[in-house]
Amino acid sequence: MPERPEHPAALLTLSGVRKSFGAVHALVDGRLELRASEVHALVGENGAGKSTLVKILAGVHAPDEGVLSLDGQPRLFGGPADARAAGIAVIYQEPTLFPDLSVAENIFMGRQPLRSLRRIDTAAMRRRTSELFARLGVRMDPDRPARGLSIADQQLVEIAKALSFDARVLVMDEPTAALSGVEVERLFAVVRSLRESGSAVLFISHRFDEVFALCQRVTVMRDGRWVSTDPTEELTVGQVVRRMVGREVSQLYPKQDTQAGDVVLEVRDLTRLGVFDGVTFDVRAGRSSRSPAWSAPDGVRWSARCSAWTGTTPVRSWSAGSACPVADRVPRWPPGSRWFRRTVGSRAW
Ligand SMILES: Nc1ncnc2c1ncn2[C@@H]1O[C@H](COP(=O)(O)OP(=O)(O)OP(=O)(O)O)[C@@H](O)[C@H]1O
Repeated sequence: MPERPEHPAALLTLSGVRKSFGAVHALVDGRLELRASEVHALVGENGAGKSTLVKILAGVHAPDEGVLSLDGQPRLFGGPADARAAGIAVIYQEPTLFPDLSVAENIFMGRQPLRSLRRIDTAAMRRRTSELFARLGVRMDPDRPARGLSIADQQLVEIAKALSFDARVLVMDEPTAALSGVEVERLFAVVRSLRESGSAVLFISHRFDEVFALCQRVTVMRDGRWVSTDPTEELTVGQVVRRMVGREVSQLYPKQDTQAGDVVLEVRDLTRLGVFDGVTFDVRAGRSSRSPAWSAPDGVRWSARCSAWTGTTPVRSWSAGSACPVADRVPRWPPGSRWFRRTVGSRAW
């Protein structure tokens, strides 16, 4: 059996990619190199440009500048159908299947195998679906309706669909965000089998334990720019975080903030029965570029909706909560945003 080359040729490359939305420069220097048989992590803070890069791979956005190559050949996608035909599939965090169609019908939607008189060959569709699941090492009834499938199962249907059109590049955009521990393990097994079969998987995650457990290389992005690409085994979590944020983490969360202004919002022991309990925090004037310090007592459940504003226009919002730590979620502020609002939400996580 021939040995696998140490550095297989790139399956897909992006170089010098720029993409702006009006005055917002989402990608300034997007770069990526995906090799066959690798799981490649793409990490960066919120707003680093990861989703924009994914949308360029998926044919949703055309780059303003730069080149996307497949097998060394430059490609221009006119839309998602072109990217899919070229073998690039994107698996989103929460897939959107047709709930009233079966699993098999969802996979072959618009491409159903036909028999005589152009009638749909349901037996062939069912058989091919079972074969796809067998390749993934997954058990699922092709005839069951998509309605009621867990998010994890819906993702598996999407992955089977990607295989059905011979996708060689699978992009997974925070696929584990809504999965349980057992479901994450099952997804990892599927991803590893995709890698074994020669696919390239781009894995976007904020969870470093997953990145280090699953991925062979890591690309870091910051402020729309490529920062680095390295084998995971040559990196530590601290190095990745420093590259993502562009400074020492201790500078991000200083023990004493001498620049903070007066307290403009003070919340003490805010409680909504059955929803959250004992939420305490201050917001100080002049803290427009960083998350304010939080002090929720241990064990307290809380949730918050946060927004960044430019003038009177909300430009970005996100949720945080005790089940989803602020440090994990707070994005970099968009350029030009000067003010923020934070409200304690009324819904439990
Ligand atoms: N369609 C759009 N119109 C205007 N601005 C956009 C658009 N899409 C993205 N942006 C902006 O481009 C920048 C990069 O966003 P992008 O979503 O690519 O980052 P990201 O790294 O994927 O962040 P997240 O993890 O929060 O999704 C952000 O400032 C974002 O607000």
